[in-house]
Amino acid sequence: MSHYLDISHISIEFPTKNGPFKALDKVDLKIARGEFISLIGHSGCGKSTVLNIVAGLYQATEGAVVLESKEVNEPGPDRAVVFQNHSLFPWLTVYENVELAVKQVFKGKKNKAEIRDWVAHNLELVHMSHALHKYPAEISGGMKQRVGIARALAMEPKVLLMDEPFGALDALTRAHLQDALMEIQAELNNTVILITHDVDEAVLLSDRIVMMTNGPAASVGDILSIDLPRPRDRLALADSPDYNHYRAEVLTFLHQKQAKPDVPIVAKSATATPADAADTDQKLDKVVGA
Ligand SMILES: Nc1ncnc2c1ncn2[C@@H]1O[C@H](COP(=O)(O)OP(=O)(O)OP(=O)(O)O)[C@@H](O)[C@H]1O
Repeated sequence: MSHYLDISHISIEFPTKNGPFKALDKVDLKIARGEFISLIGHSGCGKSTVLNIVAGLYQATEGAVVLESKEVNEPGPDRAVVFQNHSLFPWLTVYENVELAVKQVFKGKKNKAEIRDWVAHNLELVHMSHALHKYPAEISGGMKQRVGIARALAMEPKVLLMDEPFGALDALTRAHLQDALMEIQAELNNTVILITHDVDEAVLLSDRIVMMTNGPAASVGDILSIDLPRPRDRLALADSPDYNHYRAEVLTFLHQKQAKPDVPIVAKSATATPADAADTDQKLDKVVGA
């Protein structure tokens, strides 16, 4: 059976001054179109390395990544990446940051008016229409992440790769963006690989959670299917036995099966609400004068 995204037995060795370092050993993962996958595992196990190989930024030493029957060997707009630290161009406005990516991807395929509408539409999806002409320095961290997500979505990638996109945000802003991402996902049905250290985030957002073993030579330790109905509501889930069961499964994997006592894994309350988050965003707006 062919899969939309096939990460097939990938291994990678990095050259170091002490000789080759094998970071991944035969990581194997088949992903269906529209699936939301989270990668979780202790710090340094190799999550970003997997993502970088899928992005085409690193070459696997063994194995292959095949997307829609085509082998991935270099970066391309069919795989958009959102990093933890927003990577917006500071000299461009919010609108121009997204427009730049759209012009690169849709050169010759969309006319001026279509480009304008498409940029505006994607910024609307992440609720940033009110700040089109602001510069990155004039908006909060959460807003910058939203613009980064809009820019990635606007490229219409086959796969959205997210490397701890909410890791640097406060809990309420993070909750707000998680909800926004779930709404967008419901509308667009993207194929997503998300790296997170946050167990609640993984359970809330994912169709499957891929739990990686500790490195070196890390691989897939276990895969947990999250069969919670959508749309998912964080407040309702806080009292759900199924939700808490999934959460416990991931925590057990991390703290018992792959114990690494000196590394923090975030397992916070799932009860931060979008309203709280909006409140925080407003406070942040005041701080930055948005
Ligand atoms: N370019 C590189 N050269 C040498 N070693 C590397 C390189 N990139 C990653 N590594 C090593 O590979 C291992 C996996 O790193 P990676 O960044 O993928 O882990 P991670 O699970 O994403 O970590 P974290 O959760 O802390 O971000 C680490 O031991 C890291 O030091």
